[in-house]
Amino acid sequence: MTYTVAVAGATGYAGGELLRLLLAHPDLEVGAVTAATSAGTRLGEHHPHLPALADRVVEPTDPATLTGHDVVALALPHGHSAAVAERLGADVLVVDLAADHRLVDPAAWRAFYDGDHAGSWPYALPELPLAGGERQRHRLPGLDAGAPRRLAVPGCYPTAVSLALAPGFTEGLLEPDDVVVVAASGTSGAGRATKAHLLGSEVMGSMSPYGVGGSHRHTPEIEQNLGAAAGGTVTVSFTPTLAPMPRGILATCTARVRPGTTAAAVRGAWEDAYVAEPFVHVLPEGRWPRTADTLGANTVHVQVALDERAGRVVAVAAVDNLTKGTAGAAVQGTNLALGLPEPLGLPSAGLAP
Ligand SMILES: NC(=O)C1=CN([C@@H]2O[C@H](COP(=O)(O)OP(=O)(O)OC[C@H]3O[C@@H](n4cnc5c(N)ncnc54)[C@H](OP(=O)(O)O)[C@@H]3O)[C@@H](O)[C@H]2O)C=CC1
Ligand SMILES: CC(=O)N[C@@H](CCC(=O)OP(=O)(O)O)C(=O)O
Repeated sequence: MTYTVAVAGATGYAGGELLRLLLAHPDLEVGAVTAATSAGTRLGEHHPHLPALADRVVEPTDPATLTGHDVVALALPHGHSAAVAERLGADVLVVDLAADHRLVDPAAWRAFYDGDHAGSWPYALPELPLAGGERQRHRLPGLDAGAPRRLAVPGCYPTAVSLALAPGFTEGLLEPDDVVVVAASGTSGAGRATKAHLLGSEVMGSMSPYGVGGSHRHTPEIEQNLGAAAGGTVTVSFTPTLAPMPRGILATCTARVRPGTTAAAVRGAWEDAYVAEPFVHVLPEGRWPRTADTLGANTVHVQVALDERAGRVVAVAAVDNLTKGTAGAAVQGTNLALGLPEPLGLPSAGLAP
């Protein structure tokens, strides 16, 4: 059976990556493609790398255009998803690539975002290990009658950081109050709209931090995920940095270990957590993740070491912010919600060098 997917925000980076993945998927096909100011233009103007869709006309993002599809993917700026979703039937699978429905705690939303909290939807990070031995995939909707037909796609940094550190929390190896993360992102993470700090002359050949001092909006999402892994509260100091590359995230995450934690216990925890996961690869000992190895792939590359002198675990994860960090996760969650094999149609080979 083939399912049709409407893509709202189709002219943006996340929408474009989703369209690329849909073109390669055997059971999903591209339906309406919509945007705002770009309505009436052809998709080829925005995504020349997708010639199969070049003549598609971009439509306005309204209920009339979006209804009649099995799946509606919302790759819109934050704050728009709820209003669109509430005008779609409860039977339509709505997949939100924006942040609007990721946070469970309204107070956390209010502390980091503008506008009202739109409520939380099932969180599409299937591989996330949880306290008690479950995985997040067990909490995602399937085809059961009455299951919610709504999915929240994780943020790109939270995908990398949460998968990098979660095994240490489910296994009780890490202290919950001493976690420090510094992550570098390619510029496509900021979207396509022109922003002064993203001008080529300011980004090329330079790296810079932003959202410093615990102010980045992915902090509560990371803490929510690691808290679910730990079965309690986890506090994270998170600093993002902007790297002179178009895509990719490298997250370097350190956490203080509990007394008595050995290097063998650390290695075993991480390997056991992901040995059966098709998209999360714990690299062989001594090899460290590189963003290039994950580009265009729905993969996360992870490595971990115990810094015995400092008493800290160092876990590093690489992802493509647009693939596993956004559009790939949307497809993976859609597969689960439609009862398709979870990895169906998703690339696991990167583009290096
Ligand atoms: N870039 C990334 O790495 C990631 C992005 N995301 C999320 O995905 C969403 C899209 O991000 P991204 O693709 O980077 O952003 P872009 O700025 O590249 O694209 C935004 C898209 O939304 C459309 N749009 C803007 N305003 C409206 C509106 N009011 N109604 C309908 N459509 C509108 C734009 O259309 P138009 O051409 O007409 O302006 C464009 O298609 C965001 O919520 C972002 O947080 C999530 C994880 C990672
Ligand atoms: C480099 C860069 O600017 N990255 C974005 C995060 C990527 C993203 O879009 O995440 P959301 O889905 O949560 O918005 C940022 O730091 O805001």
